[in-house]
Amino acid sequence: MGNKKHNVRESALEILEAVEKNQAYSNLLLNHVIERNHITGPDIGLLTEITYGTLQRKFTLDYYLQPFINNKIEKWVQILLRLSLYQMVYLDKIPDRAIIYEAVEIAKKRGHRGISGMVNGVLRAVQRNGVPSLSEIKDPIERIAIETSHPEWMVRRWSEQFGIEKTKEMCEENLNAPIQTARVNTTVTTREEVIDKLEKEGFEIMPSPITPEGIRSLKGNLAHSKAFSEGLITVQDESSMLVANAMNIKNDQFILDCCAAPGGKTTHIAEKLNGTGKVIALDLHQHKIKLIDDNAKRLGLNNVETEVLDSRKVTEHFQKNSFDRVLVDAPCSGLGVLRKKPDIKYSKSLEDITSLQSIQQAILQQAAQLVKPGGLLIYSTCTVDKIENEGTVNQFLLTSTEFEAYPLQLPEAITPFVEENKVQIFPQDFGGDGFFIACFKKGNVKQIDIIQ
Ligand SMILES: C[S@@+](CC[C@H](N)C(=O)[O-])C[C@H]1O[C@@H](n2cnc3c(N)ncnc32)[C@H](O)[C@@H]1O
Repeated sequence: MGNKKHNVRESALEILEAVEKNQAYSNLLLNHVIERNHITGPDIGLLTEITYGTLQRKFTLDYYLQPFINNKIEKWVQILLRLSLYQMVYLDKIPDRAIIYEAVEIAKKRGHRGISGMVNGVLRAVQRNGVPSLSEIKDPIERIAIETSHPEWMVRRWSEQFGIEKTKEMCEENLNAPIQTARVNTTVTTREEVIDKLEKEGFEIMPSPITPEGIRSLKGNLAHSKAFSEGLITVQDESSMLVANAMNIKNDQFILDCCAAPGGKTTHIAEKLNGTGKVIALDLHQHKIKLIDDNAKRLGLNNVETEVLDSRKVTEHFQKNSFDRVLVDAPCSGLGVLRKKPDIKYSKSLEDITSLQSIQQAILQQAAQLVKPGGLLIYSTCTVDKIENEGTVNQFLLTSTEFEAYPLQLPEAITPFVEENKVQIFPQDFGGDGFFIACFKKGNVKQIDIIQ
């Protein structure tokens, strides 16, 4: 076996070990390791596949391995077995003998003879006997949890909130690699021009069937395109693009984005303002604010202003009743983005959801005071959870009597999913992230109607 391939498996092991110890997010680590270990060409794809695949299927792989492991084993050995088994079960281009050989070589390098012998023995036994059947698991919740590798509490909670069928579909969809999508910067170009340009660069592109400014990349990473570096596009999920669409933005408006970094929605809002008006973008830390500034600069947007600020204190810094639109894209549990960030499946707990809810409430209460009478307040999250989403906005409406539900205005493709002023998007709906968007209007519609 060539050293290069070794490097791929060793790199996967290194990333998965660090993720397991909660040292870093898999996506950031992956980029870092690719650069440091000089991984190039098709090996980048292989490393990405093995790392994400193993992480995505962790519980299933452990279930498969369990009958073959008798003694307690070190964490790195367990991860090595998982990533080897992942290749044996889910990747059909690599022969089992090559996978086993490489696992044994890594085990020899890192452990003693006993460990490499054990790795060899376990993988050969799996090869001989096959993996245990999932149909042994009788409890339906436990079965989904193991089959799709989600924590049982999460599957149970979703089943109670949305029903078991929808939950199963969502858990299955969470295992699929998402299609990369991007938003066209309509202040400088059109979707047709960008598609043409990208196709000349060698990308395979189709227009998004969901948003008018969206494109889908069927081949090629758009972040590495000329169109990206020239500020013609922003890599953004289609569900995320819906938020600025829901804001019903008109030229010259004054808009506040309370939780803005890295600026995906801020820059979309600025684009929708067509270079007029202003969007003020807030976030907690300077290094995050810099990401918004960099994005606005790359896109040539001059109507973005950024400030480091805790949005739970916005009324101390801005005049009440002064913004046409206020967006709260709240910090959330992120359960809608498990395809892109599988680490979240294993790191989030029920307690996290509860504590996030009080932050969401606090930001929403403060932000609401800055909306002009007749203006709109938009609340969004990239999570799928009834209590965190509907619970938060219902609670808000109960205590904020000057607000009323305002019908969501979204592209036609989304209307089947909308319930009056809110929408819960599931990853299986059209392949976008799981997202929640709700819209409220301040003041009485009949008395102060400054929205056309
Ligand atoms: C869901 S992300 C925002 C994504 C962003 N809107 C976009 O589209 O690119 C939530 C952001 O809220 C920020 N945040 C969390 N608590 C905050 C607070 N109290 N005040 C301001 N920002 C906060 C986080 O730093 C994080 O960047």
